[in-house]
Amino acid sequence: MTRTTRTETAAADAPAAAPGALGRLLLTGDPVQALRLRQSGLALLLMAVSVGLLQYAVWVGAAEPAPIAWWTLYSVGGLVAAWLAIRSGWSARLADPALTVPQMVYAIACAAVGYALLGPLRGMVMTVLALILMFGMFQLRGRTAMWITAYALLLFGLAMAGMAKLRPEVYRPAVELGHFMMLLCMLPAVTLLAERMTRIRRRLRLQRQELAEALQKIQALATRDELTGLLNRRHMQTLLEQERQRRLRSGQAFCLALIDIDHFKQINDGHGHGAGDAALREFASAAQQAIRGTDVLARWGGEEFVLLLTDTSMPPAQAAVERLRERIAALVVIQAGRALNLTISAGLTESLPQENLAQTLERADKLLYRAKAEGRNRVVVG
Ligand SMILES: Nc1nc2c(ncn2[C@@H]2O[C@H](COP(=O)(O)OP(=O)(O)OP(=O)(O)O)[C@@H](O)[C@H]2O)c(=O)[nH]1
Repeated sequence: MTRTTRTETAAADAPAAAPGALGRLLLTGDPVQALRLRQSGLALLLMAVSVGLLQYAVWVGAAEPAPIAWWTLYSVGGLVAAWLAIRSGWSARLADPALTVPQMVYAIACAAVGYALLGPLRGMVMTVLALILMFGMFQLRGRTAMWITAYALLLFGLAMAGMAKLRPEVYRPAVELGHFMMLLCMLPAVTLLAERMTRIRRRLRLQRQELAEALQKIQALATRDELTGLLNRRHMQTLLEQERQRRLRSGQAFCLALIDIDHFKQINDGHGHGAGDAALREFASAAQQAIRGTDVLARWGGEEFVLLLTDTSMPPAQAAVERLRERIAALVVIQAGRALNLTISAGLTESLPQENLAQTLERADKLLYRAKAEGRNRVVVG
């Protein structure tokens, strides 16, 4: 299973230039994976700079060449292994696929050893330690940052105490105590900053979510009828026009039914407007269940609805609308303890290739008028 942290998903969403062949080889084509590899590459770069500084220390005689060579081998080797673990996809199964925590833990250990090796030039390591902590700041949650800073304090405390004991002439105890006190003040500040970053990230994520929900709501309002949840007239008109265009190109027939609830005014007058609204909702829900998944039902206005039967021509279309009519006739709406029965009348027609939408709708309307005139609760086809 490939895991992706929320921070990674957000960062990978940002547009990036398309990678070339070398870029794909180093960073893969996957933006989330590329982000992890870029971070790991940055850590490696930082390590390479540290190696340069250590070589300088050897050059000026502040450090012994052999231990520095071993340090270089382990430090660079460890981070290269982390990069390969990410690049090969092996780390994708872990909870921290970017290996942020392992890389930081390893780099802090290397920095502490470097501190012990660098003698009079050990002050350089402090800057590197600050960079390592900044590296994780954007990735780590507040609690993890706290553990990492405690771990850094422990390792550096051990390195300082150990070296003050082993080489007091270079690592003077008073100076080491000063260094340790400096870390003691600096590192908790890092935890606080990481905590703050976590809060900001959480707030941004929440805002993103709210924005997406608001957008969804706006889209629903623009395309749906609020009372019944069916598509609204405007959106249905767009869909009908699309269907007409498709028919022109592919020759696929479609039928259209104009449906009206019978004597709806009596429901309003006899049981109240609320009962009328409830009846409309019940009708919409029952009708949705009665039609095929590919057919589309919309509220056209008041108690009038349009049913689009895609890729359907006449005998099957008539059977489908008849089935809907029977289903509604069998529906019992209970309102304030009273049972209401609904029936519908429908005018059903097939769209002709040469006509526009208004002409098809007009024909369906005339057929509906006939259905009403012939006694309602029926489907008239034409
Ligand atoms: N409750 C409610 N009533 C509505 C809504 N929209 C339209 N109506 C009512 O629907 C009724 C339609 O009445 P008419 O056009 O006379 O039709 P009818 O009573 O269904 O009679 P026929 O269509 O001839 O069978 C009117 O009373 C409108 O006020 C709505 O959203 N909610």
